[in-house]
Amino acid sequence: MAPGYEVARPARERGLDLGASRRSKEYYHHRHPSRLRDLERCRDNGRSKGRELSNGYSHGRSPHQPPRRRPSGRTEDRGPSEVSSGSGSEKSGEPSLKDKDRERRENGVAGVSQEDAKTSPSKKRKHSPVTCDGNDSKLQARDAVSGIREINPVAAEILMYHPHPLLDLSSPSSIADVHSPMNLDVSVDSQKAQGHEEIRIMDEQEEEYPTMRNILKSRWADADVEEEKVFVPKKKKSVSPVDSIERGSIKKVTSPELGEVLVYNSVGSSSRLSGSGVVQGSANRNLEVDKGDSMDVEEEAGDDSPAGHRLYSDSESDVCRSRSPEHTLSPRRCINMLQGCRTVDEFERLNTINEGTYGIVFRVRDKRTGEIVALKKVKMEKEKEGFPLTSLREINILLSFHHPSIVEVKEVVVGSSDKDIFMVMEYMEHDLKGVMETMKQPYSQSEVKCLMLQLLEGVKYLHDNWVLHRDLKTSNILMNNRGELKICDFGLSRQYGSPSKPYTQLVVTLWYRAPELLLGAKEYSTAIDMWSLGCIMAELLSKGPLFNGKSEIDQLDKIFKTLGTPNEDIWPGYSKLPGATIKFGKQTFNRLRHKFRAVSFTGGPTLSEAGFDLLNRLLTYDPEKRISADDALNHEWFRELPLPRSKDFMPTFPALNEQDRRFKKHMKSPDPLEEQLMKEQGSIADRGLFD
Ligand SMILES: Nc1ncnc2c1ncn2[C@@H]1O[C@H](COP(=O)(O)OP(=O)(O)OP(=O)(O)O)[C@@H](O)[C@H]1O
Repeated sequence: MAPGYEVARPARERGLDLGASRRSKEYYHHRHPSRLRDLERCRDNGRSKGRELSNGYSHGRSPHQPPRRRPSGRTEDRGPSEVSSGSGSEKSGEPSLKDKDRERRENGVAGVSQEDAKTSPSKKRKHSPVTCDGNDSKLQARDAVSGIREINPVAAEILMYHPHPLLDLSSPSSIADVHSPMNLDVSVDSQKAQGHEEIRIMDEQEEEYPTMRNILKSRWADADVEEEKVFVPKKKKSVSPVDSIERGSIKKVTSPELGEVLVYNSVGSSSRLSGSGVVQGSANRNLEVDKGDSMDVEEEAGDDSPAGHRLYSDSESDVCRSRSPEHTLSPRRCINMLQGCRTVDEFERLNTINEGTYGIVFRVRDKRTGEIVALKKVKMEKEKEGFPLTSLREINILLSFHHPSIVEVKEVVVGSSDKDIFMVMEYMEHDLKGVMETMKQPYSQSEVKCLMLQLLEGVKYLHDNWVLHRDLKTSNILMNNRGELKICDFGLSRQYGSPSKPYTQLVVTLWYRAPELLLGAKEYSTAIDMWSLGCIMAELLSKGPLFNGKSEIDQLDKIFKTLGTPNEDIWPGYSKLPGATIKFGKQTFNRLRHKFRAVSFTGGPTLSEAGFDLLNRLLTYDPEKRISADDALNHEWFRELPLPRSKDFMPTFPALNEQDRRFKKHMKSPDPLEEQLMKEQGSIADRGLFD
């Protein structure tokens, strides 16, 4: 955490985070009593035996451990040092002392002192358990013909602030009267709200979830049953913003959760508001929205919003690290959503950049301002039933986020037909995948540090705001020639929260997919993004993918061959995962150090002890023990020599995105999901200006 962060961060949010973690743990206790017991046992073992199996990686604290800033981190959950192995054989019989010594030597991790081995009595989960709300809590809209029908809340969110023909919700020519985070009076024009009814949302397996309520629950919900009764409605009325709109009435919302939802819909992000102090800090202030007016939340933020004055400050320091309170605080951004969308005709097409599964990206010039921007057209080919949910999510999340390591969506524009929706994004010259294909030498350690810091900052920001990216990979990391890195492609991302329905496992491109996903875990957490970051860090250092499996089994095989076969000792709960029944060859040792030597005479990638420690922590099998973004940012590696390179001195490359990169042969991860989607959508040749 950056110095001063605690001070700048709204007290309410801080309290919430703590509460959320506590509740997370309670929830976890409730749902997984045995697993938690196992975990405690494992930790005890680690302490008593003085070592722990890996790549439940060896977690000696010593020189590489971030300083303990609070008595909670995952780091303290770890047992004392040791290195990989994680051999299945170790479960049945302890390896010999010779083996242990060899392991230590091979992994370059020394044992830890007794003092290091001590763990704090108070432990906090680092990665919230993830599931989505299985309650029947979809938002509803009243269909003129068939009566009430369900509408996805994600759609509701975006719809409410994008008054263009397709998403015609019309501007809420209304007044949202914010009295307090606990009480919101909202009045909305009911007739205009009927635009909702025309929207149909493509749903997917996991998507019958109330996004907002997930957040609400995870942030606000208490174990208190009474509160549940009051605030989590069985009959969807009173809490749904859509419902509120339908009635066209002033609705008094008594829940902080609902307050958050309503404001969320107005300006874009609940997390933004909840963290910004806009709502909580502006009790009894009116948030007036007149037709045609910009809904400028900044003005409403008032003095008591610590983030309020820094909405657009991206000031860069000389050093690569860009941490500052305004970046870690919840994001806030003013977007004039009530003036209608511009059309794509206001942009001059320069070239097609690339085509992904969900969109095709163009480099364009804004005719009005002359600015070069990227235009991502949402693919609608297969979306006969409505606007694709992946795109709604992406637009929604990106519009509400503002962070130097997250690509900025400036606005949404429409094409000639109702169906065509484009995201206008800041333009970046390359993506990391393309850059690495161009480079002759891999990045140096100091350059990797610069990139990893930026990446970790972005991921920390996402996780702090309850978003999982779920598809971190080199092609989703954009770069420019100012040394800046930005995460893009939020098509698979989602908000996470508290109990109960499992998420889809088909997330994250194969090479970057965490072992728990590959093994079929139905619940997962922010730790899946951290695994991807481990794979990316290794790739940055070696200029090649770390685990380039051809299928899920092959991917697991490659991981196990390098990090050792996991077992119940190093990863409690492993044996219960569906994929654990598959027989893999036994690999006793963690061989990662063979790929990243402390000193290399053959030109292979080198990595210091501290760097290797961080890499192992990112690639720890047990998601519970895997390092969090916050702790990774404080890792010793970033403080030791060579220091992270300044962004200004990062290497530059010819702008790859000035070319059409669609048909370039890339090393491509053979992700079954991706391939299947590509096949379904077919290849797209140029058809029109922005087709
Ligand atoms: N803002 C931007 N500036 C420049 N190039 C971009 C930008 N956004 C995306 N791109 C390029 O377009 C490619 C595809 O974009 P993106 O990943 O957002 O699409 P997608 O359809 O969601 O992809 P995927 O198939 O990975 O899910 C990126 O790899 C990058 O090369």
